[in-house]
Amino acid sequence: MLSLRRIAVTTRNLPFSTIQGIRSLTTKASYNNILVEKRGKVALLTLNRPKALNALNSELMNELQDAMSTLDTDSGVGAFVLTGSEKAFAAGADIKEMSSKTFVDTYKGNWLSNWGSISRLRKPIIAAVNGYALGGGCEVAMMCDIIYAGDNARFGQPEITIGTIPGGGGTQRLIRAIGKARAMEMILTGEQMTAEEALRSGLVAKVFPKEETVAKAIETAEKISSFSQNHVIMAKEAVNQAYEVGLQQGLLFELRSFWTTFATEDQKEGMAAFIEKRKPNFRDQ
Ligand SMILES: C=C(C)C(=O)SCCNC(=O)CCNC(=O)[C@H](O)C(C)(C)COP(=O)(O)OP(=O)(O)OC[C@H]1O[C@@H](n2cnc3c(N)ncnc32)[C@H](O)[C@@H]1OP(=O)(O)O
Repeated sequence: MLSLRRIAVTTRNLPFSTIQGIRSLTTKASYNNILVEKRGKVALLTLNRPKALNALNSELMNELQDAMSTLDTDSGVGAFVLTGSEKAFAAGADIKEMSSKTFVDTYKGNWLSNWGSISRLRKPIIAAVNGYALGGGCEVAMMCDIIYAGDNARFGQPEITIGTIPGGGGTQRLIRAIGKARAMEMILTGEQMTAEEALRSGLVAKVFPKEETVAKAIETAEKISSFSQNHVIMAKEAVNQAYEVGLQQGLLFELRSFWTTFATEDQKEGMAAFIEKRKPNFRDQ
């Protein structure tokens, strides 16, 4: 369990209004392996185990899930950005922690099954990936809604090279993202993919010089946060239906969600603002 102390936040180079936003987080838990900042309506989560290239041990993943679940229900947060360091987004699950586990340990402990909660966040989450996103690192990035990559990013599922197979969804999500042939090749060989190839194959949305990746992700998260929060969540849910269920079921889900927007004031406001040639004032109603 996490102790109730002050959350680790960075206030360097931030405007006063943002620092006030950050202060609102200071009653939450304190974390050893992640940094949590609130920049306006964007929650920036930084994996921070530099000595182990952000290897995802249990403590880190518990902290991440704790912070995310709190911020997901915070109406002041519109979107997340998840990042690591310039050298590594995350070099996978912690091999030192898992190397001595037995089948019974993993099966009985339902090992890694809790990771999927990242993909069940209601608010959109952008992975800003610089450096290595390997194994569980690649899987966590793929659990996010959008991936932005730095030009030094490397994606891969090297589990086969250390005597196991992907366990955090890599065999399922990589195929959906880039197609069976290349996904199968990467998973069976452990070969890494460059940022450029990841862009060409549709795994990432955009590639930036590595110094700009996080800022660009925050910019996009800010833009998303400026829209009606309810509609952003509905749109995300509908896109995920296409990703996770059959086309007809997904189309029906989308249509029903679309119709539902017409029960909201934000739909009236958004369309009125367009017609009146002014900026909409969304109130999440
Ligand atoms: C979900 C599942 C099952 C998984 O994710 S399984 C794990 C999949 N990931 C991997 O196999 C990648 C393992 N890491 C690597 O291959 C190499 O570290 C890289 C990423 C290529 C980088 O190589 P280098 O730049 O030479 O750095 P390297 O010296 O290896 O790593 C720096 C430190 O991080 C540690 N480290 C790196 N990846 C780690 C990992 N996944 N788990 C634990 N420690 C890790 C590494 O042991 C070293 O620690 P120490 O200095 O105490 O020896």
